[in-house]
Formats: sequence, structure tokens, C-alpha cells
Amino acid sequence: MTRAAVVGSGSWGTAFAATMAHAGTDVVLWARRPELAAQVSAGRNDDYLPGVELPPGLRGTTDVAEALDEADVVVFAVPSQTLRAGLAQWAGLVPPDAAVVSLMKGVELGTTKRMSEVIAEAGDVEPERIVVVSGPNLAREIALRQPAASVVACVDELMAERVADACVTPWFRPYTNDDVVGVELGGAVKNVVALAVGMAEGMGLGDNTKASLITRGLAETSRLGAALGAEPTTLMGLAGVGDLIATCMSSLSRNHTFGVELARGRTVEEIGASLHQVAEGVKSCESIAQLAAEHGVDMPIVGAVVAVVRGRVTPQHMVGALMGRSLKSEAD
Ligand SMILES: NC(=O)C1=CN([C@@H]2O[C@H](COP(=O)(O)OP(=O)(O)OC[C@H]3O[C@@H](n4cnc5c(N)ncnc54)[C@H](O)[C@@H]3O)[C@@H](O)[C@H]2O)C=CC1
Ligand SMILES: O=C(CO)COP(=O)(O)O
Repeated sequence: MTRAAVVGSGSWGTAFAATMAHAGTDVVLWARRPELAAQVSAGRNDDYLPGVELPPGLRGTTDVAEALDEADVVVFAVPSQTLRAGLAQWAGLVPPDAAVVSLMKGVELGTTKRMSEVIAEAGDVEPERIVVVSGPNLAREIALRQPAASVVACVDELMAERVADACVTPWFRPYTNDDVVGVELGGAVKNVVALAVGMAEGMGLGDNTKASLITRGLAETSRLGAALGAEPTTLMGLAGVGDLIATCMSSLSRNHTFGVELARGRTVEEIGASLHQVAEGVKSCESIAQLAAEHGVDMPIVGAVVAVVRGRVTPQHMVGALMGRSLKSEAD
């Protein structure tokens, strides 16, 4: 039986751990707080997935060494900006032949590294063992066993298949892919586009506005992907268009919700204090804008979101600025 450890017991760490347990994997979920670890062992996570019944086989622990001991699959599900510091404590405990999975959808501030790059660097893990799982996977819907597909990406196909086998259920269908760069970029950039779409919604704007932002957001993602060597087909797939649609259209998305609240006039600090969960785009908009600048890629929506998050312009001003840009070809 495959043994898995999940590090991070927020909404997606818990939902993915539950999915693997349903798939027949022996799963231990690490939590920082003893009361949350005990709740998980009792079949609940009231903080992050209230009302959801977790599978009986899923165990919680606060002992990370116990969780990682003899794991075939090690999954990281913490906020992207905390991963490097966490790995400084955890990396030495990861079994040397384990698949190391990133569920995270962010880009590191300062270094502009993707999460697989942070795992390789700070965790000293070879790229052949690093697997990225990403797709239209709103945690609550997966935890409620609503059908969805996802992408399991690794440069080593056998490693991707190991992780796909460990998480496949009748309601969670993983597709393998070897384009780690494209899968990670799709997941990170869609959060920033969802902030912009949320702002449009909060301003009372309608579906044409949202569809325009989503489509031009995809154009920005594709340009960045081309510069970084991603496959165009990946960005047209589940980890690109699929996740962009789910996140931008769903009120379950924290990034979307954050954008709505910004348009209502609340500050980044006020919303962050009340949300209690990570909205990765709020920080990754800065690192993605830096990555784009480094590669000479034009990303006006990402740039506009950065300006709002920094408090330099209002969401209302952002829409006017985007609409007032000089005309160009759709293909550029
Ligand atoms: N929630 C969702 O629907 C999905 C989330 N993701 C991605 O998965 C990643 C994790 O997201 P969620 O589980 O939703 O986040 P969350 O905000 O629900 O939970 C984050 C977890 O990390 C823990 N944590 C926070 N700071 C930490 C630190 N310094 N060290 C160790 N643990 C720490 C928190 O206690 C919590 O258990 C993010 O990158 C997110 O973009 C991906 C797909 C779906
Ligand atoms: O990545 C997600 C769905 O695939 C979840 O998005 P949020 O982090 O905005 O909630």
C-alpha cells in the first residue's frame, strides 16, 4: 500500500489528503495545532472544511517526522511564501526516493522561483522526483466529492503515474503531463486574473467584462509561458484555461473574493485579516510582474493588479487604465 504524508492541513491539503485516502492510500496529515490534528483523526476539519466528513483512514499528527517516516509520496500544501522556511526544517526528513508533490499555486517573492524550483533548491530534491498537481480544483468541491479533473506533472512520467495512482477516485481524475513549467505558471497567474475579475464583480460589472479579463489574462499567461518554455497546449488545458475559469467564476475562490472586497473599498490589510486563508495572487502578482519584466513580457492585467494591491490606484481606476491602453492586434 502506498504511504503518503501531507504537510499543511488547510483547505486543499486536507481535501487532497482525503482524496488520496479514498483512493486507497495510507495518508497522514501534518497540522501545526494539536486540536486540528485530533479533529482530522476524528474525521473533521472544522476550521477549513466545515461540514465535510473526512474518510476514517485519514490520520492527523503534529509530529512531522512521524508523518514523513517511510512515505512514498510527500505532499506540500502550505502558503507559497512560507515554503522555503518550512523546507529548512522538513527537507532532512523526506525519504530519499519519495515523490515530492507541490499543491501550491504561487511564485516566490524576491527570487521569482516557481514552487518546484524552491523544492529543488531548498529541499535538495532532484527534478525527476518533483511532481506538481494543479487544475480546476476548488478544495471544498473536491472534499464534497464533486467530479473534477486535474493535472499531475513531472519530468519523469513514472513518478507522475505514481502520484496519479495515489489520488485517483471516481470523482477525481488526474491526467499526467511532463510540462511542469506550464502547469505551475497556469496555477499561479490565474490567481492574479481572479483578483481582477473579482474587482470587476465587486464594481457591479457584468459577464462581458469578466470574459474579457479572463481571455486577455490567458493571453498574458501564454506570453509568459512562451518566454519560459511552457507548452501552449498545457495552458489550453486543465491547469491553464480550466483553472482560470473555475477560479475567476467561483465565489469559493479566495482570490476572487479578495478582489470583490477590494472593489468595495477595503484595504489589503483589512481583507487579509478577515480571510484567515491564503489568497496567493495578492503576493504572487508582484513576483509574476517581476518575472515578466525580466523576460520582457507585457502583462498589463498583472501590472494593474499590482498597482491596486500596492494601493496606488483604485479598482475603478484600474479598469479605466486597462481600457484606455493604445490599440493593438489581438495576436500580439
Ligand atoms: N483551497 C483551494 O481550493 C486550493 C488551493 N490551492 C493551493 O494550495 C496551497 C495551499 O492552499 P490552502 O490549503 O487552500 O491554504 P489554506 O490557507 O486553507 O491553508 C494553509 C495551511 O498552511 C498552514 N500554514 C500557514 N503558514 C504556515 C507556515 N509558515 N508553516 C507551516 N504551515 C503554515 C496553515 O496553518 C494552513 O493549515 C496554496 O498555494 C493554494 O493556492 C490549490 C488548489 C486548490
Ligand atoms: O486554486 C484554486 C482552485 O483550483 C483555488 O483558488 P483560490 O486560492 O482563489 O481559492
